[in-house]
Amino acid sequence: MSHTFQVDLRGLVDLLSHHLYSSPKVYLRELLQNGVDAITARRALDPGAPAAVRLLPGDGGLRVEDTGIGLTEAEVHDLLATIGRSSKRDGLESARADFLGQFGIGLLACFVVAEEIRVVSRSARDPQAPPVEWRARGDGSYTVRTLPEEARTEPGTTVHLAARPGAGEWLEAGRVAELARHFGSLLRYDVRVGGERITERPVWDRPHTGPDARRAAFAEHCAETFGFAPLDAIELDVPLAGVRGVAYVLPEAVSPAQRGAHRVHLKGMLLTEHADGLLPEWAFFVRCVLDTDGLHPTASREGLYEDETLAAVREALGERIRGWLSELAAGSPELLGRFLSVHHLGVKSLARHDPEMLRAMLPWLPFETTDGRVSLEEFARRHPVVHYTRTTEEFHQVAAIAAAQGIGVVNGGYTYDAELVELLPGARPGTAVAELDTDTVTAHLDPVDGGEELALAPFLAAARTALDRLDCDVALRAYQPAAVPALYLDDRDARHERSRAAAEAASDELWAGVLGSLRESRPRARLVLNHLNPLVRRMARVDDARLAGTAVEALYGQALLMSRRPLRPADSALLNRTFLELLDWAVAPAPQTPPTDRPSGDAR
Ligand SMILES: Nc1ncnc2c1ncn2[C@@H]1O[C@H](COP(=O)(O)OP(=O)(O)OP(=O)(O)O)[C@@H](O)[C@H]1O
Repeated sequence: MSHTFQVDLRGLVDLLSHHLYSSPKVYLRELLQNGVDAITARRALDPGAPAAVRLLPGDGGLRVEDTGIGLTEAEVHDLLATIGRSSKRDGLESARADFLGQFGIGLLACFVVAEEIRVVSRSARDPQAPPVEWRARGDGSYTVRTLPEEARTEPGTTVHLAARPGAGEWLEAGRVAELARHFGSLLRYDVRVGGERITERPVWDRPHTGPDARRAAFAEHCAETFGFAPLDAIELDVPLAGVRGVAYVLPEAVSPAQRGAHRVHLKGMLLTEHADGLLPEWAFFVRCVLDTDGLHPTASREGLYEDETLAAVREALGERIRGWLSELAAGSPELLGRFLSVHHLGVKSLARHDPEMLRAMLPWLPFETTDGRVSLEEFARRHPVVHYTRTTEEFHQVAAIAAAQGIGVVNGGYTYDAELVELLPGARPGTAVAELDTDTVTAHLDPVDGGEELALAPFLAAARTALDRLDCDVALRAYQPAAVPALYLDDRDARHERSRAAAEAASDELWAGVLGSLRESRPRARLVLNHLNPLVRRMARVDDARLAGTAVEALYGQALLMSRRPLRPADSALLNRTFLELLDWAVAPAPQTPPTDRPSGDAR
């Protein structure tokens, strides 16, 4: 024997209100939607039929009247009283696409706020059919009866809601007007709360006296909708999915991980304020408001259904925003400059995957370089080879020295920057790009005269002994700026080892010898003492081998600090020890005083 499922309406309403809908306020959206769909259905039969929805709050309840298609008694039983039944799924796909509803559960949302729903309706399809009344209660019971002719003379439907205990606030006049405006301001029919019209033309459809007035109208709309003054407004129009709208460019940077909170209307009805997946991920610098005929809602009607249409719209909107950027690059450098100063990270992430974009944006993208913050194009014009470092530490380690030797360096340590610089030759033919290694820097430093270096041999030997256990070699060169006493170059990995060999081949005999000596051993860090630095020169004349050793260790520590590398525990200990030792030397009594008078507790 077969049975029919029984539905516990109270349980179903609880399920909807707690798990499908985000708030009781959606009841109003469902009512508006039913009114609008009913008018659409009637107008398909009679294009000249009136099109109005009236919301009339009062007496602890709400009345919603529409001039739509109405229902006969049989339809009331079939459609209103059968959960999951919808008239909007019948017929052709194209006709279905005209409606907002489709699931046949919308009316249930009213039970979240109402104890009783009373519907009085008269069919436009069957003018002979009398008005009909349907009364339904939250416990699942309902009654249907026909009414006398004069109970409703015109086609259409009126829905009466009587508030549930505790839910009265949702039906109050102020709240109803606020919700109607929130959900329905862009609906295409005349919707009023009391006598007040709440529907308006979308800002992008309004006529304006000129471009300036249009811009001002968009700025005002953005301030009202999102609460910020946009850098610019990008008009959106994708006929394929009936999308019209506007993307507002944020005046402040946002994290690329932060997804956009876009407002999407479906045939005028607000679907969501947090649409996800509407734009490509890189377009995180805009917030959109748009209305669409062609995108599909999820059953909760609070999000977009991820399908091919959404994918196509996403691509088309991305294309439009990309076009806006190209237009700026071509014609509005001042605005582009302002835009990039805020959103360069976003544009850089976009340009990485998009050579066309890279070419368009290249003259404008700012990078940190040894010439200051300049665009890559400007930098490439000034320097025959665009050198870059892969990390910010490397940049800080060599920037000042490299700049003084005339080597231009881009800091590739920031997000995407190294990758972008590597793409430069593709976007700007003829540009030479090379990763900066420590040997390129050393190869640019002048060697010290052979005789002078020989004279300093004892000092250099003491220095090498002092730093040997730190896996660091010592070299002497003459370089600018003279104020820098020593340069710490980390030569640890194989990449450096390869370029070392090249530098060795190109350098003079003495330096080639130093470099060559490194070849056999594992690559080591190197402290390059600056022979132009007065302190280094004075140190080289110190007779006391121990003091000379401590001084070199201190220089090593200082150069390490300048390179902004993280200090190993051994390095911190060395800094601490050398500081105290030098302090001790500095405050030591004059040489004629006997050593026993020295302060006690010294670290030596
Ligand atoms: N104001 C109205 N005028 C005429 N018919 C209506 C009205 N309200 C509801 N109906 C009929 O009742 C059916 C069920 O309505 P309900 O709101 O539950 O679902 P729906 O609008 O079809 O779909 P959804 O669950 O997606 O909103 C509708 O398909 C429609 O035929």
